[in-house]
Amino acid sequence: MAEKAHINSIEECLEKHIPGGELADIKRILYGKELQNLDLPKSALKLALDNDFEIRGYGMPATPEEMRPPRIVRVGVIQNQIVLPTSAPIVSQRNALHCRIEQMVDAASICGVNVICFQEAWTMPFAFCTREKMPWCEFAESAENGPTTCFCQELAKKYNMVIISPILERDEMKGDVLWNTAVVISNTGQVLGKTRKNHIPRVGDFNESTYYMESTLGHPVFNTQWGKIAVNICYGRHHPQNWMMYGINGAEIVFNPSATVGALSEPLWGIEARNAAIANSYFTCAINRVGTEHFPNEFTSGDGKPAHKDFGHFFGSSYVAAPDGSRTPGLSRNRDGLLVVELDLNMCRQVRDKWGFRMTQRLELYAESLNQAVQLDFRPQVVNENGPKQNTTK
Ligand SMILES: NC(=O)NCCC(=O)O
Repeated sequence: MAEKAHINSIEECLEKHIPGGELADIKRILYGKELQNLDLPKSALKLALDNDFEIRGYGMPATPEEMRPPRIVRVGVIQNQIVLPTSAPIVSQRNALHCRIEQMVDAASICGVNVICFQEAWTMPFAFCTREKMPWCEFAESAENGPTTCFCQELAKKYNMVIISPILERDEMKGDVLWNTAVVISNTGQVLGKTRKNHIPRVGDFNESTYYMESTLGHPVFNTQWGKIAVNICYGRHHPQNWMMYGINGAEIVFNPSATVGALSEPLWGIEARNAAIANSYFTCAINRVGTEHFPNEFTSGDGKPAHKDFGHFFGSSYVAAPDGSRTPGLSRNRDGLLVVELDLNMCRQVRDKWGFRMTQRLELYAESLNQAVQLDFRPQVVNENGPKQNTTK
């Protein structure tokens, strides 16, 4: 749906329209405690200006402790538009994206970023709306030694940075099956491992189940030099138990590389990853693609409306949320951007001690209830007015 106003970001609107006296309170209520701006190096700001991307930095400190030193990590998240038209040759499209990301990772490195994550399926247009297999499946590549992984390994070594690279994976060793995968590359340049999308959308133009299957890899957490990290890919953010399992496996930062459009999910965007940070006492990094992508052939959305050639607007708005509920402002809804956030991982345990969510989680209660819910003879536990308790499906 076309927008009436071309809003660049909610924060910009608030700053413009809320009077100074009330703005601080409004921001506190909407965003939690006020975050410090990070002083980013001038050379990084210049790189961003020269190459037309937004760059922002914030600090999320923890309370100093007597027994533990701070565990400071700088995370970077990148949102970007595709570079070439979707009709350009596959290799040219992919190479152009590699070059674009290299510029932005270069800026991230100047800002001292330790762990960086790109958007979902970052090497390609989000072509799953088309339902066409060709040429889009040709973007798929090996997670272990495909051109994108090799490219990221070089960057990781050069910049001493952990890189999370979400790609369309072709598992060449297992029947050429496709997956929606995030490859985790250590700062040594080694592939630390991979994780795959657990929940696949069947909503709107997100026809992804036509292309790949649900992950069978569970909820791996990767132990890096800068903390335990996990990746909950896009639509998985609608499933609280998906977030929860990464927490149970010990994640301290969970990245959520996404590709989603305004008409469908923008009202949910600011809530889900932030709520996950609160509920699981870890940091979350929500990353969304940006821009409008046009495809060569028309497709319909199965809603009786005319055929069209674009997916709608990917609204960017990437942000980071902390376990104490505070969050950064979002990046632009319209522009490429790099968000740099300095976290102190000590905050995870501090919030667990304060709120006790892990202590009060009652996993055994839910394990038992869920075990019942998956039985074939399960009946929902409903109490009716005319009986003490009846198990009924109505
Ligand atoms: N890429 C993807 O899973 N998008 C689904 C739509 C959404 O979750 O907002």
